Amino acid sequence: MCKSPIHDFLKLLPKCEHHIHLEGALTPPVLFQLAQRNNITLPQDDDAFQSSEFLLQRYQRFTSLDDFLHYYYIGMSVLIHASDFEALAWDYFEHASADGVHHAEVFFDPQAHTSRGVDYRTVLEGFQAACKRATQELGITTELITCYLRHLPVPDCLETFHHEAVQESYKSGEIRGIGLDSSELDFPPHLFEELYTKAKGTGLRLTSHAGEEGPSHYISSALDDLQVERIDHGIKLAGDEALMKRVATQATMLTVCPMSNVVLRCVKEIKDVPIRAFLDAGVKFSINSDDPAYFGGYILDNYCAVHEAFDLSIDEWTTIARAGIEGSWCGQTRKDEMHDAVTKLVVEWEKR
Ligand SMILES: Nc1ncnc2[nH]cnc12
Ligand SMILES: [Zn+2]
Repeated sequence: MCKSPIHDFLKLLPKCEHHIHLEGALTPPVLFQLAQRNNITLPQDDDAFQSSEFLLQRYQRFTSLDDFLHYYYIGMSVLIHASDFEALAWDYFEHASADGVHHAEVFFDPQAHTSRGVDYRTVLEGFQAACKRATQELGITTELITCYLRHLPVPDCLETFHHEAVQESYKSGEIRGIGLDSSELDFPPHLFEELYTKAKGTGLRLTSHAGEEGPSHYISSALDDLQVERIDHGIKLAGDEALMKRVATQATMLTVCPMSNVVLRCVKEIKDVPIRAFLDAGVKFSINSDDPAYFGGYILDNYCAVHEAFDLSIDEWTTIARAGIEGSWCGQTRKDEMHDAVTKLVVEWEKR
């Protein structure tokens, strides 16, 4: 937890979270509980699955994105019933609410469930129930984003996209947009051009993971070939001055995940996440948790880690919060409400 006096301000600051994989909110205790309840056998040949404590310790030794993904896909194999998906998402929303999240745009991976024989509708029903409760009981507005798994063949992604229930959820507006996640280096964005063209034609909003482990030209490929309006992670942008200028000029928002970047060894420490470079270049970004149960922190932990590393001013934090509001895929009325809440907090903070 953050020790700085600004902690109270950061907690109260109205936040938008744009980069959280709901499957990444599965904590080891819940994982073991659901494995038992749903009769799922976890790997016997990996000592990490002996207990919650062992698993948590293993999470602290991830060596790369792929090393993490191995555990992430095994973990989600315990999710079977709509009630499992609902409980998982609700656990996340409770943390988000405690951390001052006002609006959350949450990812999930349909192919990771349908490939195990779990119906898309079951997954959606559970997540939607939690979203509805989050709005009614916590005042958090939400949007759902289906992510496609880039390590799977493109035809598999297209088949999922065209699946009747998936199409229904796109056309009804139950799903706001699509993303692209999973193993990055061997699967450049341009491979998914057809998928993104079709998604755009369906009226979906578009984002993609790019420049997490992959080089900066994956970011330009996501912008040019996939026509995305946001980039998830995007930290490799900092090594490319010209592209950084372009991203700043066209106001593409990056959804940065500092603790994730350290745990997955994309950077050595939080200080190496290019927060200062982005602020100086006028690049818009939000700060997010990515997979909080795996990376040791929810959104406020990420805000605090950034503050400790960069000692940002109230003005800079306000700029970050407002960029997150503007980069959200909610309506203008909701954006105005959140901007007003930021203004009110800053006025009260200055009077204290
Ligand atoms: N950080 C990440 N990068 C790519 N795919 C993911 N799926 C879940 N977390 C991810
Ligand atoms: Zn991610």
